[in-house]
This record gives sequence, structure tokens and C-alpha cells, in this order.
Amino acid sequence: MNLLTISSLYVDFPTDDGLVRAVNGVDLSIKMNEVLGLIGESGCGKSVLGLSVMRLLQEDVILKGEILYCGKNLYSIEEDAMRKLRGKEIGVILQNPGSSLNPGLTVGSQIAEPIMLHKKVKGSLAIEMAEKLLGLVKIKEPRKRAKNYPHQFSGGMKERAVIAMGIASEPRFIIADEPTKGLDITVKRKIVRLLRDISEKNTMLIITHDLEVAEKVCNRVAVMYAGELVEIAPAALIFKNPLHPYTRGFFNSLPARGLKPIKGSSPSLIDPPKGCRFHPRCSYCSDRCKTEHPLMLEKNGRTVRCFLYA
Ligand SMILES: Nc1ncnc2c1ncn2[C@@H]1O[C@H](COP(=O)(O)OP(=O)(O)OP(=O)(O)O)[C@@H](O)[C@H]1O
Ligand code: NI
Repeated sequence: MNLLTISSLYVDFPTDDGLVRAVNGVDLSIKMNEVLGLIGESGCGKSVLGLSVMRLLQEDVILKGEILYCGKNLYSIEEDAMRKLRGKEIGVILQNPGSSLNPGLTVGSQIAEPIMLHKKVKGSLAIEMAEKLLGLVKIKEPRKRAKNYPHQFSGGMKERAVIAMGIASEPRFIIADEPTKGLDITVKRKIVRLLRDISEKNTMLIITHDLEVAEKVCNRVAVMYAGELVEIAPAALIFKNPLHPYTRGFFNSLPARGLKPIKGSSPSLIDPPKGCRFHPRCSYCSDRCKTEHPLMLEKNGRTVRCFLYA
């Protein structure tokens, strides 16, 4: 059964220069207990897609399509009901832990807050649970550390505290946006292990640049380019055998795989290329790719948007 079903999602931002088409016709579903990784280069629309699911986009955004959570249309419920869902059922671990934590409150009380709100328990019990959570995310001396303010935490500890906040209300579904961004390699490894533990009991959407996160934590990976999905595949297959020329180029451009950049740069989302959006940068480009927009096609268990496989 699908926990989340996104159908024909379009998200446009009106700006002075024109409409920024950040998400363009995305269809994506996440099954119960599945961990889906969303990858792609900077600016391709990953965070906007995540924010759409949480209904956290700015008000003047133009959104079309449907997002069903447990069969419920997230855009037809009241803001109040949505707020309850967020935090209680849908846990959020956002990019940039610095801004997710309030500098004026102790870390423990910030983790305790969603617990009090959603579990309806008293402050003292919620603090106790927050301390347990800090232990769970492998922060040493959690009772003492719960009394610390964010500035007393290192970058890696802050990220772990944000993760603890995200899982505090025992949500069924967790959305994590770049949970390992800016962390050094040893801290990152620890966070990857932590995410893997959490993923065993939860359904997750993990937005990441980091192939190690995608490879070690996710069951399935969706690749996004210029507002569109271009490939979806089981994690075990996509890293061994990426199909879409963009997926291949993206993998080769990353430090772990040779740092060979894809020629050209990512296109404008105000006036994206006609035909296949990747065609100006693709070494397999044919005439058809310049005029005709390829659809996502499923074949032999692989889904890809490219005429090479049509
Ligand atoms: N509020 C906004 N107004 C106008 N454009 C926006 C707004 N928010 C995002 N965008 C644009 O939408 C596109 C997608 O942005 P998004 O943040 O989803 O990218 P991303 O894939 O998450 O990138 P990164 O990996 O750098 O986080 C970008 O081109 C961005 O400039
Ligand atoms: Ni982002």
C-alpha cells in the first residue's frame, strides 16, 4: 500500500522575471516502510517537492496536482489539521540544523516540545523522553547535554539533535532534507548509521546530494533534473547500472566517482529547453530529443525518461 502518492504535481513560483517552474509534472509514490531517496543537482527542485508534501510553501505559490497521504488529499484538509499531521504523523528533518534550532532554548526543551504537543504528556516526562532521544541519536551524557543551548553543540551534534526532534513524536513518515549536508566524513558516517536505524521502522523520503546516503539508507532512488523526475530505480540497481544519461553524468560528477562534471550548466526553470530538458548537455542527443518531450516509461522494472530506452 502507498503511504504517499504524488500525481501530476506542478509547482510554480511567480517572480519578477517570470514563473519559476520548480516542479514539473512529478508522479511519485512511496510504499509503507519504504525509504525513497530523491537525488539531483542543486536547484533541480528536490526541496520544493519535499516542502510541497509538508505544505510548507509560501502562499503565493501556484500548485497543481494531487498529494495523497494514506489516501487523504493533503491540500483539501484545513491548516489546523495539517499542522497536527506535521510533527505528529509526518516528521520533518530540515536542511540546515542551525536554523531549525532556536538559539534561546535548551536543546532538551526543544525536543520535548513536539512530545508535549503530540503525546499530551507533562513537561517533566517530555524532558525525560527528550533525554532518551538524545541518547538514541548517540549524544553522550544526554541528561547533561539536554540542558545545553544549541551553541554548545558541534555541527554534528546539532544535526543529531534536529534528527531527534524530527523523530520525537514517533511519526509514521519522515521527510529529511539533506540530513548530512556540511558534515565532515566521520560525523557523516555516524548520521548515515543513525538514519539507517531509523529507516528500519519508518517510511522515509530522504532528499540528498550524497550518494553514500542514498546507497546505504534507501531502498529506491528517484533522480530529478530541472523540475522533472528522469529515473526511478531500486537503489541496488541504479548505482550499478544507471540508465539515464543524466544519472550517469551526475554520478560521475561526484567526488566519490571521479569529479567529472557534466558539460554545460543546469537550465533556467523559467524557460527550460524544449524537448528533453537534458538534451543541450547530453552526449546521446538526437534530433528527436530537441523537439519531443520524452515520457517516463517503465520497462523491465526500470523507469526512465529517455528516448534511448523508448
Ligand atoms: N520561493 C521561491 N521563489 C522563487 N524561486 C524559488 C523559490 N524557492 C525555490 N525556488 C527555485 O526553485 C528551484 C528549485 O529549488 P530547490 O530548493 O527545490 O532546489 P534543490 O534541488 O533542493 O537544490 P539544493 O540541492 O541546492 O537544495 C530553484 O531554481 C530555486 O531557485
Ligand atoms: Ni534543497
